[in-house]
Amino acid sequence: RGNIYLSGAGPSAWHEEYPVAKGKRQSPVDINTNKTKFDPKLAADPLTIRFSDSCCQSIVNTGISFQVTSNGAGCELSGGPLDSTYQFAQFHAHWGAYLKTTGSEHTVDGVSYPAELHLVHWNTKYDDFKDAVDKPDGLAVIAVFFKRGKEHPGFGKIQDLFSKIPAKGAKVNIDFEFNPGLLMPPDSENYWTYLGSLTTPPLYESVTWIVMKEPLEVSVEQIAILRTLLWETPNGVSQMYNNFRPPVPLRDRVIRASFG
Ligand SMILES: NS(=O)(=O)c1ccco1
Ligand SMILES: [Zn+2]
Repeated sequence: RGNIYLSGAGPSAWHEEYPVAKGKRQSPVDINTNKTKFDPKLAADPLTIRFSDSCCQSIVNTGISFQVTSNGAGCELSGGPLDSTYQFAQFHAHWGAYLKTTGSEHTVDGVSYPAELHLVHWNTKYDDFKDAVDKPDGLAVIAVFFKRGKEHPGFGKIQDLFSKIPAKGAKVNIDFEFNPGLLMPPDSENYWTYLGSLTTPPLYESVTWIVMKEPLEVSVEQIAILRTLLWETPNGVSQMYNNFRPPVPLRDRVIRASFG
């Protein structure tokens, strides 16, 4: 089977194999800032994001993105909307096409960013990621929008590895220290949070989303370098881009804001 974005009608056809695609708590969504609700409880118990220099082991081409994997040592998330401690598992991203303004999965007042980073964590009340991945409180994902601006040398160190993972399944060790905290925006106090899902099949409704309000600046060249990763398409191997699911209906949910 080719890749999930280009085979058949793409995301709009996922419901045929994964009926939950039309579920009540799917992701991503548009964040209508006129309808978000400030929740003082979120600031009362601040989100605690802990990353370490030794938590990233390897990088793999998953066929739909790059993925930096972690054994989670010293990298944990708690507080804010979370009632438990979540352990870091991996980060990856979603992005658009050359000269396009789309690329992110979440949008803000209908506006897309060129790319969106996801830092995936699993609830340590479960045995491991696989046990947590399909539970309603199983995962917590921090989403960071990428915005074109000044170069981000830290992310550049990860992008330097892309040439070593040219095809689906290719994996290399990361033999330098990389602290994922480098990828958090300068201000990570202000975020939106809501209950949603994985944005790729199997689309499990298991994610507490924490979407940072402030984007992270990377250079226009770094956005282009994302597309140097390769994936399989119905017409053969080509550059990887438009690996994002567009927003789906919010249904009966309110997006809470940690800020007034
Ligand atoms: N894109 S995402 O962060 O919702 C995800 C994590 C695992 C599978 O899909
Ligand atoms: Zn993702």
